[in-house]
Amino acid sequence: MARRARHYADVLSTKDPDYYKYESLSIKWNSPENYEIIKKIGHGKYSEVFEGIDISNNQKIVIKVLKPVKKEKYKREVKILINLTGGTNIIKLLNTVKDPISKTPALIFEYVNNTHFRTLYPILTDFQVRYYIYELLKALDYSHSMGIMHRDVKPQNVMIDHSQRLLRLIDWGLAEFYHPLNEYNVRVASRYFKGPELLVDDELYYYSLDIWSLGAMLAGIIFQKDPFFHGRDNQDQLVKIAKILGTQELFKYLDKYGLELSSQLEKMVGKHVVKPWHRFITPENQHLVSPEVLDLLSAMLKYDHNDRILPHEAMKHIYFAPVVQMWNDLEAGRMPANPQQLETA
Ligand SMILES: Brc1nc2nc[nH]c2c(Br)c1Br
Repeated sequence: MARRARHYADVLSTKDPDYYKYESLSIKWNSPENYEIIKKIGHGKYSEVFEGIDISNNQKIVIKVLKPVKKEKYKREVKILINLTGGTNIIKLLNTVKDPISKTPALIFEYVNNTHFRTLYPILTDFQVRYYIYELLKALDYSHSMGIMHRDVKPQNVMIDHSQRLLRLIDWGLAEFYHPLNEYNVRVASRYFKGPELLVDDELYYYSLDIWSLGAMLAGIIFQKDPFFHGRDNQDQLVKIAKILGTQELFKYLDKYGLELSSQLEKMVGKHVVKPWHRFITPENQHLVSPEVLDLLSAMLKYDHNDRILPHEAMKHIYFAPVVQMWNDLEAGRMPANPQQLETA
């Protein structure tokens, strides 16, 4: 059964081929002389990340030093960052530099004074969770509307400056252009945020993978369970999902697309009934849980990626009504109704 995105499926056909033919991108590497490293703030498989300063304007910046890999690897990331520049809540690429001696390439980004999610998430109010998830949906809707899927949505890739109520989606290193009916590598995303399509080797996935990852993130935040789906490995990751979403629904999804599990994985998955979301409410997290958020969560965490709610549909969900109300009030020059919204504005 031909399966293509329900939405934004044909974006790339409306673009000039240069937009997605990243192999032919020739990156102009500038001199790094304006940038000084202050301290290391992160590292990934393919990069080391530093807080730095642009001495030409005394601005803080972030320097992502790329480990020596095939240059094809980062041409895609740079092309995607350039294509998405100016997009709502998308991290801004400021410069691409190369050290003349070491020839080491580095990407220069706008700086975000990020509060680590393990520190921030436990202190967020119900309204603030709605506010930040809404901001993240803006970034996903923008990137999907530009024919790009992120493929690594997780708390570590969501920078939040809580004092400014500012959110940026970072690390587009696994992002890809969506070409209808393309088969994609299932070895993407980080284990706890991998959608079922990746875990059952369904290569015909697309944008809605990002909505699964966002749903897994949201579940972790509102139930204060980090991570929510805590698999020991990729096979166990599917087991953890099946224990909550049920195995009958899993096999309905597999049968619909003629997908099969290895007999080993089928045995590991076993048989499980659907677990209702309210089972995860505790005295500690009940202030973040509401019928609306459980309804939204069910719409995001569907096995069948064709059934998942779309970013712009999610933004219209009643869960975000207080956030939309705040923006409308601010735009109309009115003071937001309640103090919660005020302190976020
Ligand atoms: Br881009 C970028 N990557 C990071 N990795 C760790 N902290 C980071 C920040 Br802040 C930014 Br901005």
